[in-house]
Amino acid sequence: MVGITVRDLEISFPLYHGNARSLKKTLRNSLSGRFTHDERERVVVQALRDVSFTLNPGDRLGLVGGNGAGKTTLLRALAGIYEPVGGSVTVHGHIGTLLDPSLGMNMELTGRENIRLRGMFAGLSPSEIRAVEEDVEAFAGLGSFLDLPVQTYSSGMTVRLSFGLATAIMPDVLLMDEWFMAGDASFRQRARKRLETLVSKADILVLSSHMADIMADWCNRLIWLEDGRIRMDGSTREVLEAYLGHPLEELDRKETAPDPILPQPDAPDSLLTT
Ligand SMILES: Nc1ncnc2c1ncn2[C@@H]1O[C@H](COP(=O)(O)OP(=O)(O)OP(=O)(O)O)[C@@H](O)[C@H]1O
Repeated sequence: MVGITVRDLEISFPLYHGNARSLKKTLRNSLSGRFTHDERERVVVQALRDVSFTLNPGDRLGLVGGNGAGKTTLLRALAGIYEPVGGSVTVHGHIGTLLDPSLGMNMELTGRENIRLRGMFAGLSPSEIRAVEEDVEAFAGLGSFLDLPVQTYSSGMTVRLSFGLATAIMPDVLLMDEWFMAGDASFRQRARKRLETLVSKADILVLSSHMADIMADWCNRLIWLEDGRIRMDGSTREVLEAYLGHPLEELDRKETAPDPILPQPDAPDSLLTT
């Protein structure tokens, strides 16, 4: 059965710095206690520590927290990109990621070749691969660029291809970073429609976002990360209200709600930055 189990997860990064002695001194005074050193005397930052949770089919988990809280690191650990230093991550099911546009993309191959390759990796039949190819071609709208190497694409073109591809093959577990909802206005509209279908069909969603109304719309559970630890784990409303420090009434008034994609001028700072 599809599911995710994370137990006592710890992820650390060694910091390489020209003046390690003064860095250590500064970091020793750090209040967050996230900096320590390893057996080779290197300063390491604990991006995640003591993180445990379980996800079952139907769970739509949102990750909230200020800059550097550990959201992206957790998504990457779930995707298998980062190896735990301690604890474990167990994922059952086919994972789809919307984390980094060039992730899993061979820049020397053409867009079309990348689509076919991804289809083969996903174990699709030739006719299914053809269907994915047509779908992505229509969605990405890259014209003749689809037959040129990806390294010749602009960053926006890479996002279109990568987004189209990642959303064409239905995953059991969808891992998504919010910036995938960025882009120009017409792309955003089409992307959001496509995402909504994918989100509704995936068994499990894990989404990192600073946008409160996206969380309220799409998630049924939130984890609030602070300094690499879970500060709160609960229902979307409960956690969001604690995180924002005010009730969610304004999010209930959908018809007057501002465009969720764009940062709003009166939102708290922590919701505006990524
Ligand atoms: N490759 C890396 N090397 C060293 N430190 C890293 C690396 N990646 C992340 N970190 C550190 O790990 C911590 C968690 O970072 P992470 O990117 O997961 O935070 P985040 O919650 O996604 O932040 P943001 O909202 O700003 O994107 C931070 O202190 C960051 O500096």
